Amino acid sequence: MAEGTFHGVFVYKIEENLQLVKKFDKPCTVACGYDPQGTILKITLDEEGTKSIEYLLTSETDTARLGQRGEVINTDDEDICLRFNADTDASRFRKIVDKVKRHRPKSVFSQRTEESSASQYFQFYGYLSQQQNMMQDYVRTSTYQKAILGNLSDFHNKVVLDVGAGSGILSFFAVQAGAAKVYAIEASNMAQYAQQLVMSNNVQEKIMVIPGKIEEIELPQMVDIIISEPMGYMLFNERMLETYLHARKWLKPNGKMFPTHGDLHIAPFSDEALYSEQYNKANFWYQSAFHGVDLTVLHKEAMKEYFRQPIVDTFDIRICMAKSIRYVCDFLKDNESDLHDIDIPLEFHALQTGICHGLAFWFDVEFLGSTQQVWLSTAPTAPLTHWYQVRCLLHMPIFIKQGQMLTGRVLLVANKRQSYDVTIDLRIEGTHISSSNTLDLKNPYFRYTGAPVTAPPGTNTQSPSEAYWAHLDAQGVRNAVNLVNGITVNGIGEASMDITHAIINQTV
Ligand SMILES: C[S@@+](CC[C@H](N)C(=O)[O-])C[C@H]1O[C@@H](n2cnc3c(N)ncnc32)[C@H](O)[C@@H]1O
Repeated sequence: MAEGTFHGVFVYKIEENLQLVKKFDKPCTVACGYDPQGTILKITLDEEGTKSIEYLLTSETDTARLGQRGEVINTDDEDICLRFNADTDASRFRKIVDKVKRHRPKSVFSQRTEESSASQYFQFYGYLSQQQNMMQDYVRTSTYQKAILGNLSDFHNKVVLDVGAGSGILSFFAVQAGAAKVYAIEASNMAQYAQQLVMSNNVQEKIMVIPGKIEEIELPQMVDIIISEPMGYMLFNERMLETYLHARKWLKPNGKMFPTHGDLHIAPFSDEALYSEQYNKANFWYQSAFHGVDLTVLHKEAMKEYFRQPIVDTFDIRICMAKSIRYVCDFLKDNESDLHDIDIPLEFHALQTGICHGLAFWFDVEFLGSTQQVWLSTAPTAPLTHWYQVRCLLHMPIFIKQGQMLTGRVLLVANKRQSYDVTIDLRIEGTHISSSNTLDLKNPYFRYTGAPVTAPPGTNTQSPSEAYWAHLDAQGVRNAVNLVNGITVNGIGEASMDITHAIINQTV
């Protein structure tokens, strides 16, 4: 995957007095390989082969030609000079440098993304453990496989584009479904591992891994179907849906998108425990004598900080005070710019009276195949996924009565940190009561502990104690069928007089 390898290169350090001092006594091999930010220069001592140093060359790196065979590079740590073995090597190397620099005219991706955010983001996805985390979300991975294998005619002998291929798992599913060719595009260094999987699974004739960003790479041909898993928390986090929509420039007319659309669900919820938890955390700063120090001046800021965090965890759907509103993103029709400012009008009819603490969000995506439609759901009523659900709290909760209408809007404004500023705005129709909050989706609070979800307080309509004993009594009656005149009969028809044991078995 290296873009070029050069042998017999002498590496010099440039001293303060501009003198060149050999960094290594012996010649080295310089390998230029793909990096999400440009090119990685790996310098290895020819003879030892093991000792190596790496420098990152980006479009921002300063370089200069020195004579016929020399190239000066201003790395983060030091200035170095490479002296190539031959003129042809030097010019080949300069072409690679030029290519990296030419990326300066910004791609759609780099225009909308801060460099620090992108580098952190692709570093994250470069870890096998992070890819594993997604792969091991069996609801997610199995649903994708089912959607692909359940629609063979959409893949058989077709050309497929896998946007953000990661480990390449979806590309492998496409091959399982009979794809003729799959282009697996991955911007993080995971591309190298995906390539290893392709080779070791002997599908190099079918899957071509292309390292790079979809916004910056070229494909040899148009494709019949695009597959991708671009969903983040609250569907839109990471702004990868824009990358997915951007990829449509490679889709043939009437081509398919898998998934085909995404539905964001929004519902008002009541959860006093969650609200108090956040409120009380901020109250730490309300102390006037913490180890003798008055912290109170920061209390307001602390409160803002905690309430700016969307909460990622799961809950019982009965905390929702009204039927959810659905906002649809059509992956076949919507444009990238549609996702820059997403304005969702709200109109809820309260199904219960109580205190509304904010809005709950989850999403579903649908694979609209020629044979089957398959849904992947992250609803609180569906098996839990690694997306959980997300809740945005109001600073000031509002009291709402059953039958009242709750209106307002959710405004998602994309930012350069690959995320959104989320404003929630709620008002009770016919009153002056309203409340709003703005949250930072990039910095959520992971509240999920693994503890099972409990029913919200106040949902018991009969005595739970009586219900428990009634259930046990009913079970006792069933067990008693095997207990005739104090003799228990086991499954193979042998009688036993061990009554104590039978009774213990009944009550455990
Ligand atoms: C959520 S992961 C999905 C990985 C894999 N498709 C799967 O389903 O397991 C998204 C992947 O897309 C890659 N990615 C994100 N933005 C990209 C872009 N603009 N171009 C290419 N790859 C991108 C990330 O590095 C990451 O590996």
